[in-house]
Amino acid sequence: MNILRLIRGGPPASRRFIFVITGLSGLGNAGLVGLINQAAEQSLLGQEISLQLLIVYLLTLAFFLVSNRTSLQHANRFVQARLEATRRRVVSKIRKVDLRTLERMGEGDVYLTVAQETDHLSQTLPLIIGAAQSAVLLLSLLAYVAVLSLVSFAVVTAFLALGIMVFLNRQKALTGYLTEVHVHEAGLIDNLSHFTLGFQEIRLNADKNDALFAHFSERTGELKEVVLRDGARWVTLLQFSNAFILLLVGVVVFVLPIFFGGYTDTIYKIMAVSVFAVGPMAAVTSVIRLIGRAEAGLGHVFDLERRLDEGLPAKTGKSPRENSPFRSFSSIELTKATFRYVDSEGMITFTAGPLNFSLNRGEIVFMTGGNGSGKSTVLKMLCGLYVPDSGLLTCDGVEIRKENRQEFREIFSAIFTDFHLFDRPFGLEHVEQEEVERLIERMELSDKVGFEKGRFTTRDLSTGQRKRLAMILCMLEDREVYIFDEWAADQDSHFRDVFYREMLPDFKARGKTVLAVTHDDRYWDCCDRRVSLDLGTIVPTGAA
Ligand SMILES: Nc1ncnc2c1ncn2[C@@H]1O[C@H](COP(=O)(O)OP(=O)(O)OP(=O)(O)O)[C@@H](O)[C@H]1O
Repeated sequence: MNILRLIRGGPPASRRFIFVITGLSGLGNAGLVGLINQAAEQSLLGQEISLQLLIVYLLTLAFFLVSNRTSLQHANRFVQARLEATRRRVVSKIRKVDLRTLERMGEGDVYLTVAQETDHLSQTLPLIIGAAQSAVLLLSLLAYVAVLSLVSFAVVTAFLALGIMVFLNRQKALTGYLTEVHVHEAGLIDNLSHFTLGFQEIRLNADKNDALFAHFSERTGELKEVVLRDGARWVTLLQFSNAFILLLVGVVVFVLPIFFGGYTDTIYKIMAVSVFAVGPMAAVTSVIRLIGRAEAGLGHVFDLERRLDEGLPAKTGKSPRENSPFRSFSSIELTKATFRYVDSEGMITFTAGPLNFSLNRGEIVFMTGGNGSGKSTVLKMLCGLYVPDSGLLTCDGVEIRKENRQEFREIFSAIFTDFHLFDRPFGLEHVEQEEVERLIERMELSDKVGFEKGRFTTRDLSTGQRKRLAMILCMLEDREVYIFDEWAADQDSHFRDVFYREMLPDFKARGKTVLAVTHDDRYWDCCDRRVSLDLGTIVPTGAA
């Protein structure tokens, strides 16, 4: 069970404490029932109820309330800590996973699982804990029945075991149906993102807007149907559970007397127990659906984690940048390297390579080629973001493998076409204010952006300006190799000139290596070497 798997990971001392205190609270509850039975017996026999019994009853009640409260509070704290640790662990895996593994996972699935499922679990698990406590109370009542009469205990236990078996069997199947709901929900989130990310496009085109809405309506309708189907199955199970409670009371009232010849007060005591048990039993059955939902939710979290584990790199030292032996590299080489994109049906949709390419320290290399010729793919292969399917990536003759890949990546700073602009220079917390201000001025952004309290004052900029801000971050990182994927394409003619005629020579003077994808043939004289790609392979070019 996934819930048990979650709990097993916690500190054993906390688990033991919760186990003991919950058991004590159950005993307290059984003690209360025993005392009530004793008082009822004294009344029936016409005796006066002793003050001593009342005091013991009140003390037991106080004990029960305190232990019950402590148990619930600790269990809740324990579960929330386990969830927080799980969330942290999964996100930590996401940040380290191989790029292709993450690209293959749908964004909707990742968000739904990490954000929504764990949030849902943090709300439902406390309710389940309450029900688990009720289950412990029921166990203690069962123990009390055993003290009263072993035959009754055997009959009730056999009946309970039968009910639990049927219930668990059905519940397992229903948890599977919830996976179907999750898949539909993830699809809906992906669909929903088109409304926000593609807002400009749909506001310019009413037909597109309507068609997207129609598609969304279809998906949300499908989700409703799946949820309804699933809900109907849960109603059946809930009904079974409620009927089961009444059947159990029926067994106590109608079946147990068969085992007791003549009058005995034991049967009345057991009936009193069954009346006390109805509340906790209802508490347990009322969370049936939540248990199923939590099981399925945790199942998705653990499944996402398993898929992430498959794309996780080998562990690296504490600071791969500090420890990187590649910072003093002389050349990086791809030898007969290939990389294939494979779709969800296993079909190869594009192959880059086999190609041979080398990048030498201090060089400025331009990469050209038509759209879809594989330039970005080759860049990602060269900096270790994509792992070649065949052939080699080497740095000064050292093969880049799982063990050293992160240390190798640390020599690169890149601005890809689909770059993400962070709102602060993460990883550069100790950067000098003056240095950032100098770069903002150099990038001619002083009238738009400031740098205050360790973050840029705005990211609401034009595309070209956002790229300049990304360039500032790149320069602050001060790494050995810069990769620019059509960086200049969104710059005005003045700043394009600044990039090619001032910044690139400046990088070269500082010993940096630059690999830039460009279509600006006016500036081809600004590089040391030019390579051209076509259909994923390198084709001969003229001089730089
Ligand atoms: N994440 C991806 N998943 C699957 N296929 C991809 C992915 N990225 C690119 N491709 C495929 O790989 C091919 C090469 O894409 P790539 O982005 O490397 O080309 P490019 O030369 O950089 O193009 P452009 O000049 O348009 O940016 C494309 O035809 C595309 O179909």
